[in-house]
Amino acid sequence: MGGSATTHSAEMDTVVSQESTPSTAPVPSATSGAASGPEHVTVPTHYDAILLAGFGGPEGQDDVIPFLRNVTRGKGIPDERLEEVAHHYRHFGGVSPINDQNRALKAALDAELARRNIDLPVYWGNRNWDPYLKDALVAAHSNGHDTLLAIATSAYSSFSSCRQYREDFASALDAANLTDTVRIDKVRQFFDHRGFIEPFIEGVRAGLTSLLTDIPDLALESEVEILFSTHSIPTADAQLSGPATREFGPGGAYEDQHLAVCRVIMASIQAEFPTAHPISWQLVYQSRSGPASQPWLEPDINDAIETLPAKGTRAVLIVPVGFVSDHMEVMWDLDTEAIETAEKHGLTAIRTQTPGTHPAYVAGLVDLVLERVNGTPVADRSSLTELGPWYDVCRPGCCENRRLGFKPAVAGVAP
Ligand SMILES: CC1=C(CCC(=O)O)c2cc3nc(cc4[nH]c(cc5[nH]c(cc1n2)c(C)c5CCC(=O)O)c(CCC(=O)O)c4C)C(CCC(=O)O)=C3C
Ligand SMILES: [Fe+2]
Repeated sequence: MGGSATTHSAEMDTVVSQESTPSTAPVPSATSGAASGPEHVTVPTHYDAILLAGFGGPEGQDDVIPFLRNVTRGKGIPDERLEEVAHHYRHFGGVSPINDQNRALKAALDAELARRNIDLPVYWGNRNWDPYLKDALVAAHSNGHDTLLAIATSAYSSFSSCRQYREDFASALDAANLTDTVRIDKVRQFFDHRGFIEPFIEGVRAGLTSLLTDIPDLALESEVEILFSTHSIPTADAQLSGPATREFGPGGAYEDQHLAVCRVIMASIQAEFPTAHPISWQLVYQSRSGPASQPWLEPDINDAIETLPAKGTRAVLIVPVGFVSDHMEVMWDLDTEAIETAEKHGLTAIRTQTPGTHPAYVAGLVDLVLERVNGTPVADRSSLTELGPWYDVCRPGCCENRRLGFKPAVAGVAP
């Protein structure tokens, strides 16, 4: 794999000092780059607890519509789309697996923190369903935990995957009347952290091995297509993803980060599966929801699959590179719809694993916490692409959304 070598701090026995610098103190020696504040915080910071921030999902048929209203309030999603998505949830008894996945992630984090002697409780709260962020903040505060480091279950930069969490932190603080009492910082976007990428490499390795076992005469270099799939977002959001001060391609930081991760995965896989010509892969999008008139990132995974038989593809490996766990978007849009599209076109299709509670991912999230607790120098942070390590403190204009307008957000530099 390319990128900078870093020490595996998962192996280090780090004890969090409760006497380290108060987080409200000025940050003197952080790396700068903007007059408006540090990009990376490289001085130790004291935290009382971790805030695990999830998306949230319904846990019964009665929850489905209120949940969808929470998610889409003010966002102009057409009613037909809501009915369609309600049907996905109804098909699974009105239950999204996402809350159980976050319960499992919290348990795994608790165990990994204990194993490494890190005395930080984890409070779990969701943006869109019970337990809500506000409940987690009230619980933390009532236990005397007022300085929180948030981990959002989202790896890349965009309004939906970064800024919306930061805005929802601000509004949850406001709703709990804790704006002036509780401070929330947030770990950086971790798309290129080793702990996030390793489970995908492992999944692609296992997927290719399984395809080669099932179809013994399969030619890897000409008959397999690897489809890296992520959530589509409006192109207008994509263009505003990442900081306003940095240049990205037409799909903004969001698309560039995904492409960089795909390249890291493919470099590692090609080294293990030598072929005369590179194995074919592309980044595709799923789960589009806005009105047809609004442009969203393309191609849609199903459209991409339809073009494959014409170029001789026999097998498809679907890699859910945009997602951290097997939630509804993975279960429905990939495991149900995309696999069906592939089979309809005579293709063999496999979907590879998400990070979930993979030990490398869980250890990686704890590494991200320690970066902030210890103020780890930038050169020692895991970053497998040239784009990172991403900012600790979101830059001005980061992941704005001009459709939805300006809302206050924490864990970034104003505006
Ligand atoms: C980038 C991104 C991620 C990945 C980052 C992250 O993980 O945070 C993500 C995750 C998720 N999205 C989820 C569910 C939904 N997303 C919706 C709507 C939207 N998503 C968007 C983007 C993203 N979404 C966007 C631009 C919209 C349009 C409305 C808006 O601008 O907000 C809608 C409304 C109906 C629909 O239109 O589909 C639902 C129900 C669930 C829970 C699944 C479960 O229950 O298991 C998860 C993890
Ligand atoms: Fe979504």
